[in-house]
Amino acid sequence: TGHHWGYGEGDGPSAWHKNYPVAQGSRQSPIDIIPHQALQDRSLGPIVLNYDHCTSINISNNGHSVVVEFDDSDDRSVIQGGPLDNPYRLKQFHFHWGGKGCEGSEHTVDGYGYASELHLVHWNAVKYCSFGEASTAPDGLAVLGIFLETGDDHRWLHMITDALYMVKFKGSGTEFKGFNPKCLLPSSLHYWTYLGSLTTPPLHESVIWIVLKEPIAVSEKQLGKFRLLLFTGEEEDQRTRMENNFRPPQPLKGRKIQKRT
Ligand SMILES: Cc1cc(=S)c(O)co1
Ligand SMILES: [Zn+2]
Repeated sequence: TGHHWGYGEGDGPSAWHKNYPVAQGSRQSPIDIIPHQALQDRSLGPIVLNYDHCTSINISNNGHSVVVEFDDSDDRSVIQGGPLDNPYRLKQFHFHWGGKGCEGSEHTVDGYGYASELHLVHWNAVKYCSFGEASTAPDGLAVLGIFLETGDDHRWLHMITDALYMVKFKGSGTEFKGFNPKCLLPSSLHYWTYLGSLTTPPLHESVIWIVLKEPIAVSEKQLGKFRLLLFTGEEEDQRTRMENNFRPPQPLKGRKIQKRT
């Protein structure tokens, strides 16, 4: 069932193209964002997040990251505006992070990597009937990327890090209700936007990326709790710490990045 992939020596990002040839496509993510080269587009409005009635359901370890899923049966939590022609429904959010103290984000800025990156994944329910269908369409998904840098404790992130011990192993999950990711946003919604892809297999070129300029601060202690997660399942002998689950920047291949400062 499906092709095994990971972030290790033999199954990591440099090997993904063997089972997922689109890995060498023309709109792959992440990318290195060079702010000076981003184009100011006057027609680009602000992004608007309506998360007030969002319904989180569960938190789980899928062997690649820790994921919080939402009820996406209606338009209760959507992102709109900015480069988006329609409202996109919040489906899930997850993180990518590094090892002790080193890089960990997927997008970089002027070559600079942050400690981690939060991805809020949304899908275009106006044009498509399911997340699955949207995930293969060129305008099917909108992912909001938020950088995490080490600094003070994040006042709300503990709600997630306190639950991580319950999802240590691949395939584990638990109920996770009442969490509103609005508390993870930085103060500014200034962003860069470009057309890209999922950053994990199947690497579909279906994502309108919206990357916020302003990082949020989390403590080393909070980040360290993500590294207690395992890539491996409870039944496996091998216990591999979940860290460095990020894909490096991919070629721009002529794409232009737009900005709204
Ligand atoms: C749908 C999805 C999106 C991203 S960015 C990811 O890492 C995994 O799955
Ligand atoms: Zn991601």
